[in-house]
This record gives sequence, structure tokens and C-alpha cells, in this order.
Amino acid sequence: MAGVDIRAEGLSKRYRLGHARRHDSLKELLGETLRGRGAFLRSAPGEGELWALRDASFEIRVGEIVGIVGGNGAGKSTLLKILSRVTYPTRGMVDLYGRVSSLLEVGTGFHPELTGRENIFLNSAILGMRLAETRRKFDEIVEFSGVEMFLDTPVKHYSSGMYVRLAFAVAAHLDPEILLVDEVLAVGDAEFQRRCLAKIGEVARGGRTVLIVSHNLSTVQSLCPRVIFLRAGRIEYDGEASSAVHAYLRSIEESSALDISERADRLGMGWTRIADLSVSAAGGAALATGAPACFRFRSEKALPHLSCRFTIYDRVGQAVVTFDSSVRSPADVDEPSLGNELVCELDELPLRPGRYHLDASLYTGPELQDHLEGAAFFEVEPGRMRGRPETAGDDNGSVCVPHRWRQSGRAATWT
Ligand SMILES: Nc1ncnc2c1ncn2[C@@H]1O[C@H](COP(=O)(O)OP(=O)(O)OP(=O)(O)O)[C@@H](O)[C@H]1O
Repeated sequence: MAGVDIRAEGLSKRYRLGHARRHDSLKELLGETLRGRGAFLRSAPGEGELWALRDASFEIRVGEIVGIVGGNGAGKSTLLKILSRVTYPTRGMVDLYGRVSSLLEVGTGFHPELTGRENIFLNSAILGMRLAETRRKFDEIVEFSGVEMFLDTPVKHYSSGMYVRLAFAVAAHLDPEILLVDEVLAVGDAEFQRRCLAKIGEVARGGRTVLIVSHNLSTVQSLCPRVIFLRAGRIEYDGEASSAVHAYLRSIEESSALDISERADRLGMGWTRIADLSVSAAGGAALATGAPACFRFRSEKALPHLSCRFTIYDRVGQAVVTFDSSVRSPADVDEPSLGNELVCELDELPLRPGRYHLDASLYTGPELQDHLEGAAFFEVEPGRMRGRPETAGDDNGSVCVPHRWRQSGRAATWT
């Protein structure tokens, strides 16, 4: 049996509240800016303390790829920060038996005044690589990062995307024995994310140990045979990926039963928040495939440039479709009487029968004001899409698209 790479025992981390939140790393500051995390969630009101992580114990064996999932504020980043020694546990201990390379403090080892080229060497040295080894990997790193053109530019002039790409390239190419990745991948474009995921898979197949924090449940399930689900700082489930994801989705569903205004697991600036939302069919009927459906969001305040974006997920957490009111169509209607309500209407609900949930966000311009995971759960009953009966999702996928067949006519006798 393979040896142990990481052993954590009773890891706990306490933060003091009521003080300005300190950013432990540049990535944290960068990440929060990029993801629009505002002060409202992060600086919890009042004095006191918060246990971001409570009594977490686990072992990770050499060569395992382990996903870490959990809602906002569940303690995922705190756990990775402790493992990478960016921060220390209040209680408990962790043993690491390999060279760690982490992508949570992207560019922590980067010096802003130094060029990309210089930073590759600096970071490699920090990670314990020999000069000759770095030289050997240099071209590969540069090629992967896609920042060749800016290699001799100080990284302080890099966009956040370039920064992250170079940091990922360095971390992933330095043959870390343990690679820790914290959602950083969300920053790059789709093509870069695909390459990162492929690289992570390659690192893992090479017998390395990988820990990935992600909100993307399909990515986690496709990459990680084992998943740890954290809830309010505790390990709620540690085991096979789909069971962990189910446990996580169940917990989101429990939260969604709360009154929306009582939910604290939200992100964003908080100048306004989602006060209420409903998913309904026409005339009080049940939601059904191919039938009209209406998604209604009420914001606490009607701020200028308010927009709403929501993504519907199927029962295994796979994103199915996203709607975004800031992307305009000539079919949109401006209706001042709606006040602080945003309504998304569908003439034909393109979802196969099954259970779904949605994550919803409010923006003012580009600024994220509020984000709720599992803001609503709903059931879609069997129905017809343009007269054609649609069967439940499962292996057939979750969406159905209006379409027609052209054929000789003989097949029609089957129905
Ligand atoms: N430096 C800090 N000072 C005070 N509180 C903090 C600090 N860092 C984290 N917290 C709090 O600890 C809790 C866990 O935070 P953490 O970032 O680990 O959660 P997470 O699961 O990674 O969340 P997310 O998915 O939103 O990134 C949260 O309530 C957070 O507000």
C-alpha cells in the first residue's frame, strides 16, 4: 500500500471577528477582488471568534487526487492554507511528507518588480528546485503559461489572468510531490482551465498527490475519486466522490429551506441582496418539460445597473444552463413598474423531468452584490417539448431542445 503524504490530526483554526480581516496572501486579496467578495460577508459583525476549521482529521496517501467541496465559508481555503503553511492551526497538527507546491497563494513567491523570467527562477528556488532543473523545465513553463511576449516585463504589469497562468505553470511544472490547488482555475479562460485540468491529471498520474478545492462539482467528480465535504468547518463526509457530492447537495437543499434573508452563506458586496425568489409555471400548474416557466427574483433595493444571473444544475451538480439579464436581447422588456424585481420568462422550459437547483447572483454593473448557492430547488414534471414526450434526464442529458426530424414517414408508425 502506498505511503501517507499528508496526515492531519484534529486541525482547528480560530479567527477573531470584529477586526478588519487580514489577507493572508496576495492571492486572497486578488481572488476576492476578482470574485467580488466584499466586506459584508467577510468581516462578520461584532466581536467574538469563529472556528473556520474544527477538529479535521484525515490521511492522504501518495498519489491520491482529493477534492474538497463545501459552501461559502465552510473552511476549504483555511484547510489548504494550513496545509501549505500560509497560516497555522490554532489546534491540531499536520505532517507533510513531500515537497508542496500550492496554487492558493498564487504568486506569493513572485516579486512584483521582477520580470516573469526572473520570477520563474525565484519561485523555483523557493520551491527547492535546482537551477539546472529549472533551466530544463523553463521552455515548457513558458510555453504552458502563454506569456512569452511578456517574459521580460515586471509581473506588476501583468493582468490577473497572466499572473495566474504563470504561477500555475511554475507550480505544476516543478514536479511537486504534493500539489494544492484552490479554485484559482476559475480565473483563466476556458481553454486555460482545460489545460490546467489536463496538467493536474498528468501530475496525479505521475504518482503525485493533488488536493483541489473547487465549487465546480462536475470538475471535482471527473478528477477526484475521493472528495472531502466540509460544512461549517467540520468534515461532514470523506469518501467516494459522488456520495460526497450528494451529501453536499443535500446540505445545500437544507439551507435552501431557510428563509433567504436568514442565509449567511453568501458572497458579494451586499449593497443589495436577493430578498426573495420563486420558480413557477403558468397559472399555478406544476413545472413541466416544454411548458412555460417563470423565474422571479426580488432584490432588497432597486440599484442602478442591477442585473441577475442564475445557473441551473442537475441532481449531480452539473451546470445545465445559465441566464444573464445583463446580456440583452431585443425580446427583453423594460417595465419600470417591476421596481426591484427581475423576471426571467421561458416559453418552453428546456429541462427534462427531474430535480434541479439554481445558484443566483445579483450584480450592479460588474460588481457582484450577492451570490447564493442553492438559492432554490425545484422539480420538473414530465411534459412535452413541441408535442414530443421527453423522458427523464439521467444518461440522456438534462436538456431538451425544440427540433424536428425529416424522414420517409415509416418510422412514425412506431408511436
Ligand atoms: N483572515 C481571516 N480573518 C477572519 N475570518 C476569516 C479569515 N479567513 C477566513 N475567515 C472566515 O473563516 C471562515 C472560513 O473561510 P474559508 O475562506 O476557509 O472558507 P471557504 O470554504 O474557502 O469559503 P469560499 O468557498 O467562500 O472561499 C469564513 O467564515 C471566513 O469568513
